[in-house]
Amino acid sequence: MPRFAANLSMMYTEHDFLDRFAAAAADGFRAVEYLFPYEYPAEEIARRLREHGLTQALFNLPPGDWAAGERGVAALPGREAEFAESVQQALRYALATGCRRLHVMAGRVPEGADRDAMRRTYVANLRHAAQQLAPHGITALIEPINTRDMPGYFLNFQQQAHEVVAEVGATNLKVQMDLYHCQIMEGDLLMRLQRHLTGVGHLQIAGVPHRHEPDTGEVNYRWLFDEIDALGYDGYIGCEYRPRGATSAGLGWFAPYKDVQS
Ligand SMILES: O=C(O)C(=O)[C@H](O)CO
Ligand SMILES: [Mg+2]
Repeated sequence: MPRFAANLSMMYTEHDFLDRFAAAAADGFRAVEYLFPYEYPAEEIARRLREHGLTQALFNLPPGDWAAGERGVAALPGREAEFAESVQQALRYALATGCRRLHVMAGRVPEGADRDAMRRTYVANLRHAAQQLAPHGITALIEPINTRDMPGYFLNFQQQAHEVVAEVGATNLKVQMDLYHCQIMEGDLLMRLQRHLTGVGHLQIAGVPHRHEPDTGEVNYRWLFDEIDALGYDGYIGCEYRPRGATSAGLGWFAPYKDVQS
């Protein structure tokens, strides 16, 4: 049975961030994920997790200057020291919250940039991150993102991500397969799941193309969840979607799974 993580950056935004933990737990979620915890003390987040019996499934490393449009620095030559510091900051939060997965964002390709140099930087930085996280049993993840939502993002395709993982050669580096992005860029979701699932450390979902509830749009997730189960996936599925209205009112799709979350 799929285990879902409510994405608190997109869901429950009708509540203040720290109150979203209680709201997700009240709706039956047993795990949460979000983009960034860094505005809040790690101990306060840990307290909310404990209080509501939630597992922290995933969050992201600091992404550079998000407000200025940056989307990670792992593939940006010249930003290695900042990247190394971001690994340490994320590690502190991961240890405090018991989180075992960290998403490492690559960054956008600057105008006229040398993609080969970016890839070399990306591989070296990912190797560094994996080495730092390994003693703590934490897995680093990289996620192909669609070019419509995030123009210029360095990593866009599943095969490309698995090739990077192979080149880095660390057992605690895997792919975060967001089926929303994958459907937009490549489609053929089941075949791609079959081909790549052993190298996937986290799944995410959203209706396509509007990124609303998974029971809206062109992907038949109900059917796909059974197939994912049959493939033996036992990780989390992050619900990274923007509810059409109130978050709880849009959880009809979750009802068949709610009582078997762990
Ligand atoms: O956008 C997504 O799909 C993500 O998972 C990110 O972590 C950040 O943009
Ligand atoms: Mg995602």
